[in-house]
Amino acid sequence: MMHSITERKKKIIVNGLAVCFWLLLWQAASVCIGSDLLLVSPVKVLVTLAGLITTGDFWATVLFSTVRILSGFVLAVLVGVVLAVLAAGSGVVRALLRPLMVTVKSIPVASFIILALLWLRNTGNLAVFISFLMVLPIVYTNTLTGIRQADAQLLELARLYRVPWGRTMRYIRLPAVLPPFRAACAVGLGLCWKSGVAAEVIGITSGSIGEKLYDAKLLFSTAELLAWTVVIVLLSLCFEKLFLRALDWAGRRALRVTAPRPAEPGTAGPVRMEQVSKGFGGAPVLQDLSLEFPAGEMVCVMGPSGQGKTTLLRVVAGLLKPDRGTVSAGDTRFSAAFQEERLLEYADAVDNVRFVCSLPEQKIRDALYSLGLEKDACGRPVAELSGGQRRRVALARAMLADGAGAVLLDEPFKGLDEEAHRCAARFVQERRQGRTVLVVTHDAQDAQLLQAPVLSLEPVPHGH
Ligand SMILES: Nc1ncnc2c1ncn2[C@@H]1O[C@H](COP(=O)(O)OP(=O)(O)OP(=O)(O)O)[C@@H](O)[C@H]1O
Repeated sequence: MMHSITERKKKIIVNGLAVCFWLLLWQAASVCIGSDLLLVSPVKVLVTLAGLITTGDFWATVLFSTVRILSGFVLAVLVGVVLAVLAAGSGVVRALLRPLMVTVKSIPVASFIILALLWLRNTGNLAVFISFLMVLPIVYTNTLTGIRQADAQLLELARLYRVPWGRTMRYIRLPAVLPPFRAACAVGLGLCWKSGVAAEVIGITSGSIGEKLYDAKLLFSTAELLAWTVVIVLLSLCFEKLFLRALDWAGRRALRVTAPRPAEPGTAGPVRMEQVSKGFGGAPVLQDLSLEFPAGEMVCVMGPSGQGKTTLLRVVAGLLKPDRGTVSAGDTRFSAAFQEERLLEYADAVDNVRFVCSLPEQKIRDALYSLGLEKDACGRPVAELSGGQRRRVALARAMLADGAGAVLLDEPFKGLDEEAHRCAARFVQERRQGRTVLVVTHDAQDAQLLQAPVLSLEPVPHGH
């Protein structure tokens, strides 16, 4: 903390010195040139600015342009986000919008301003229209990219756990959208001021900052021209800082994981597989497999690497459709610890469990402690945890998920040391509460630890 404060102070001092350097250079250049028309000195610009800000007209002008330019920006953000959401859900909308956005992005702003002057009777709202058009394609493109970049494995997990749509949007899609959306807003906030003021200058919008720039040009008043330019730069920077801070604050709040609405306790029927075959690219992995996992039993699925254990779990969970045969599990709700942890990287261990579990925080903590996670590890973003700690968070989430009648665990003890391994196996036994549990493992010792029967996957006969 102390370190970051000193770093910040250092950065402010360095930036301040750099600004002073350029101001001094500007002052020296203006003295050398000796013409106020060609290059007025920064001191004169400051004096002119000080004179301007004491007038009511100055504030009315600033308000006039700010309201219009920012309205264009806000409108572009709203429309851009709505269109991106529609385009993410429909290929037709995406195809229809692509040429429109590419065209708007590549047409020079001056052409739009002239066209808008022909279309609009009154130039008062010209800046709204132009800043809207300049910002829209950036917000649209970045938001769409963010939505489509959402982690497919996390989305699959949410489908399996039956996480409601709103929570999936909030906790899986939003973190993917926020960084590109923020970048779009940062660029858009600079662009809307540049294009909006350009529109006001060309349209000579009465009462606007653009009109003041135009008048300064007519009167050859370089000091006034630069004073208004300083005002535009300051306004643009202030609004960018304010908006981004507000966005970061809202983003942090939105990503704080709240408990889901409690679900009914999970019920599980037997899971039956009849004559199930599944292959990839013509290579069979599961061949005419008929199995029954009785309700409430725990089974260890074993077999050499590449034999199809994960494929079996995915077929049981309904995440993979068999090529032939049927799988029936009634209305069984599944939870799973996949081979990959699939965690919400920005959230801590407790919030990762809370994502699918309505238990009170202390109960979640107790479960994590019983898995050997220390207090400190529970409160840090899981991105900072070790492989073994992350594995245990994924295991806790699978065992504590609301409403799950069957739990699928794919190598749940991978990467755990002897002690943690035993602890995790005990945790699975204690928390299974009569539910069906399928555990894929390479370690024969797991069947003993879990006191569960072993199902060995036989190799698919050669030639099939
Ligand atoms: N989505 C996929 N596309 C193509 N091939 C796949 C896919 N998923 C699995 N396979 C192939 O299916 C075979 C079985 O894979 P699977 O992951 O089910 O085996 P496994 O027994 O779980 O292996 P391990 O113990 O190493 O995890 C492998 O040859 C794998 O390459």
